[in-house]
Amino acid sequence: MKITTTEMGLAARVSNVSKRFGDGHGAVVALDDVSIGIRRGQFTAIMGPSGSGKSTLMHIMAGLDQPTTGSAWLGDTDITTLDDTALTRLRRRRIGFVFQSFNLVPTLDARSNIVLPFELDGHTPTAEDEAWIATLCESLGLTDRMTHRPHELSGGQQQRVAIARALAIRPDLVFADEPTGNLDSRTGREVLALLADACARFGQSIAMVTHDPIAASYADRTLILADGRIVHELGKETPANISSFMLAMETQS
Ligand SMILES: Nc1ncnc2c1ncn2[C@@H]1O[C@H](COP(=O)(O)OP(=O)(O)OP(=O)(O)O)[C@@H](O)[C@H]1O
Repeated sequence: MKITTTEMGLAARVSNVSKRFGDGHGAVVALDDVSIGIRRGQFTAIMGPSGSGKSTLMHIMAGLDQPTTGSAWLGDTDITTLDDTALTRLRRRRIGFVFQSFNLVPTLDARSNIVLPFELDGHTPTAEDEAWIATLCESLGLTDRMTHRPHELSGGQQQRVAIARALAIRPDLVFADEPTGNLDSRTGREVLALLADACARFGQSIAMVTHDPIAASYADRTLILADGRIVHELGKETPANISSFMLAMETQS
């Protein structure tokens, strides 16, 4: 009998995924036979040089793009078999996104931004959802900012609203794409600590794409891509160790 993704303790995984863009001489192999699992309740970083395939991997794991070959699972759902409608529904209900540019709706206040995923999914939050949102906003230090619109919030506060929005639906997995890219280093560290805390306290699974060794040092585990392949995996490491590892890897190539 096959062991399922859930039984493996994974929130998501890809199996033998390859992705080729274009054909013939101009073809680019962005991912080359990648198999990885994102562990449930863990904070996983994905690092690698520019062009190594990080965004492509994230897009495939989030059902935003299809692999050329191979499969991707979110929990026990093989998302490579779903049609566009089912994928849209799956993304709304089971995946949270945190972007470098926050991506909040400028005309909505913080509270309305946070509950937007429920509205897009056609329902209002239940009493249980409301209690969870209140816990989240408390732990993210947003309680007295709920009626502010994005332009009335600092970058760090906007990113905290985006994190609350991503976590509000209790998704199987949160994808964070360079979440500190638009923040100063102190605010960036606060946001990273909040993401790490969401894993440690609430059992949230998070996968974060980053170039920044400081950001990766907050993760429980860092997967390193080069030329479309996973070439290494690091446990929890200091920024200095991650930097030297990346430097050594780039010097060798
Ligand atoms: N839509 C596309 N069409 C053609 N080639 C693409 C497309 N998307 C990505 N690629 C190529 O696939 C490879 C991997 O790209 P990807 O964006 O996944 O890398 P990355 O590691 O996220 O890079 P960066 O850190 O610069 O964002 C690159 O060579 C890129 O040029």
